[in-house]
Amino acid sequence: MTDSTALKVAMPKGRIYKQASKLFRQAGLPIPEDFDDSRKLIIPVPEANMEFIMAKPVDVPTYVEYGVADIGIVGKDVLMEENKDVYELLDLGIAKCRMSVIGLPDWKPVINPRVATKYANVASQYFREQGQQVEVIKLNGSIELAPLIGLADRIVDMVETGQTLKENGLVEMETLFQVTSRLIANRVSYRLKNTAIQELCDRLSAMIGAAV
Ligand SMILES: Nc1ncnc2c1ncn2[C@@H]1O[C@H](COP(=O)(O)OP(=O)(O)OP(=O)(O)O)[C@@H](O)[C@H]1O
Ligand SMILES: O=P(O)(O)OC[C@H]1O[C@H](OP(=O)(O)OP(=O)(O)O)[C@H](O)[C@@H]1O
Repeated sequence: MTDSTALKVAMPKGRIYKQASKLFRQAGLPIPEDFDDSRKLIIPVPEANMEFIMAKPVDVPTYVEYGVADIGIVGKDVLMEENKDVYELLDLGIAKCRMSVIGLPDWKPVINPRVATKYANVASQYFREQGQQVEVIKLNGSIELAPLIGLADRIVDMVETGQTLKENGLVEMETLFQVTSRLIANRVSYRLKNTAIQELCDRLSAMIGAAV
């Protein structure tokens, strides 16, 4: 049974988790390494008076908005796309990448082009602001396939090293924004568990020197 004062933390499974747990350890929070490759979904961390809820990254803001997690860690890309009612507390500076418009090098403008992406809201807003009418096609992964097989003229997706683009003969055309992971909080938890959340923010920002 977890202590009811324990902070419930929605942790993204996958690429962010290792970087996030490393940052927590650097900030002096004793997160056991045994869980790094675990399939357990609820991980008590009594040493830090926390409980980790291991979530699919895109679902983290939902758990936090509904208050089943007090705080969470999520990429800015997901925050922009999901637009949930949560507080964004801190830029953790991890999982750095960027959101870009990508296409084939011989891309030519067409009327009402098709744009494939996981980030339908972000892409729609971007092209609307650019005054360009596009048809957005929502995909869930391997987005780079879309221009290669003629599903879309361009894509909006994440670029980190550029390796995926290079290996598939694609080029980055415009960058929408830089992405890092953020610490977010439920609005009620932020008031009720303010001391614990603030202490965590202070410890983390001392490590990253980047309080927002
Ligand atoms: N190539 C990348 N390099 C660094 N960070 C990335 C990269 N791609 C995505 N990210 C960041 O990591 C977050 C999580 O990505 P990850 O691939 O683990 O989740 P996902 O795309 O939802 O995968 P899955 O569908 O397997 O759950 C993204 O929301 C983004 O902030
Ligand atoms: O610039 P790079 O270092 O090559 O990284 C970029 C790739 O990483 C992400 O894909 P991910 O591995 O999450 O796969 P998926 O989106 O196809 O599931 C992103 O969607 C790009 O495809």
